[in-house]
Amino acid sequence: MFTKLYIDGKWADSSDGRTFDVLDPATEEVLATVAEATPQDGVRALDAAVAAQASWGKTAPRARAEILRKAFELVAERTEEFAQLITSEMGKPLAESRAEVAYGAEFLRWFSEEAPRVSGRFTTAPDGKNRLVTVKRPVGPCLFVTPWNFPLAMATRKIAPAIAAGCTMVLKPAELTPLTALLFAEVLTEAGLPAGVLNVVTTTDPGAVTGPLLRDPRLRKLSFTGSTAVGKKLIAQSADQVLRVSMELGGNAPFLVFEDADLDAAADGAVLAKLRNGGEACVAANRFLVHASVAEEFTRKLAARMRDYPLGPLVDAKTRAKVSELVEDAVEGGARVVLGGKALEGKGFFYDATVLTDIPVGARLLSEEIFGPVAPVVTFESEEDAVRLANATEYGLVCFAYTRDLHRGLRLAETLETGMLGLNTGIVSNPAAPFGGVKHSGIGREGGAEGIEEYLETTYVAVSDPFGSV
Ligand SMILES: NC(=O)c1ccc[n+]([C@@H]2O[C@H](COP(=O)([O-])OP(=O)(O)OC[C@H]3O[C@@H](n4cnc5c(N)ncnc54)[C@H](O)[C@@H]3O)[C@@H](O)[C@H]2O)c1
Ligand SMILES: O=CCCC(=O)O
Repeated sequence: MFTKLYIDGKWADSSDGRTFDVLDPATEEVLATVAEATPQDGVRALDAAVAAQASWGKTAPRARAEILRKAFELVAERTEEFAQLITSEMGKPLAESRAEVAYGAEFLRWFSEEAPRVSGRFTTAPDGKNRLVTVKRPVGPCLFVTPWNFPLAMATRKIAPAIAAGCTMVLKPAELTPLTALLFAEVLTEAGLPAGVLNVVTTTDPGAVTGPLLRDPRLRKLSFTGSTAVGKKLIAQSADQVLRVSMELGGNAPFLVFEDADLDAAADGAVLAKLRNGGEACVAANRFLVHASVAEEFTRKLAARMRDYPLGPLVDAKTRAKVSELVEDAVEGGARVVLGGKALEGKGFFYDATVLTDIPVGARLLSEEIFGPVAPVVTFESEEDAVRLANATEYGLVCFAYTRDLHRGLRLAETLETGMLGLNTGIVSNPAAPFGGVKHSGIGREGGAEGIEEYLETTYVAVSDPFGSV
């Protein structure tokens, strides 16, 4: 296991020798002891990124593409090693960890193909005189802060486009899951990434380490994935240096089932949207809004599928306590427990797959991100009712809808306040597509053709009319 800081291509203890423990959520035992970065270590990491930026930004796009392609191949070869580490760090079942490795690696392949395709524009001004030239160049040194729930994919979703664009970076992974990020740093080194391009600092005091970096005029970009509450703090801190920010924040996904839906397909999609990563996903279905006429049959199908789903533990005691609190609040207000409804006894932060109906108006789990295997079912009477309920939170990351009516699907794409819409599917995540939200779910997009733009600046050059007098 890699447990030291990774700065300027070298593994190092923290400058004051302090460390912190990483727990296995299935056993609650210590998995590893990792270096605890000091604020000075964070600055050293930025120093290394700044020193490498000029040369790295000038490397040939093809050279950057080949490093990404090699990293893709190395991650794929080491799938089992990464999967075991992800499961040990945050608890998702091994099969889901293997799926995350494939998903995370795909960002490396996708942006290896995007790197040589960064292009500007050469046009003639509308009056036929000046030539208008736009060129793209790397935004500069970046700071990445990532969450624990997809410890590889949330890192590669930032690192890959940044490398493709020619940026250097400092990565601060979640304190719950630092090991996956450190292993990935080793793989990138093996793939040929030069020293200083990627630097990784691990800490249980993120604010102390990132604060000085956000105030440093040499930093040009912050890309954050995590809760909306922390995202808001970081946006405010980014104002000081007018940083480019990308924010992938919290969600509260509605899952709509209309009266004409294929209920078996909807129940299959619902289980995927609810229980992928045990519900610890920003795109997890948080509210099931079902047409009254099919609610009973859909709920029965959903509960039958959730009952047998292989769940891992939640990531820590705090996350499980929050899930318990939200379920108890709903039940105390009158919600009916169709399935589950409690934490499991014994070692590990396990919580039962849970389905609730008769949700009281104002129940906290309808407005707060559950981040666990709990499915509240609410009924609606009309499409307008469904859209109103779906839009009734400050979030707007993803929405899912099952209907066989094409026009209704197209109407939903224009009336739902969301960055992403899954139509008759329970998963939208794809490195070839722009992932991101609106409202309090974020700013910017990761993946797709849009993802690399987050790491590019545009320079516009006005050239006088070549046929005019100079
Ligand atoms: N939109 C997305 O793509 C996406 C993806 C994954 C997770 N998330 C969201 O992330 C949340 C769960 O992840 P989490 O618990 O790790 O979120 P979190 O916001 O608690 O932590 C995310 C990261 O921010 C760091 N952090 C916390 N406080 C900080 C501070 N004051 N200054 C600097 N860094 C700080 C943490 O150490 C961690 O690395 C959920 O809300 C989920 O919806 C969103
Ligand atoms: O929860 C985080 C995002 C997961 C995904 O990209 O599908």
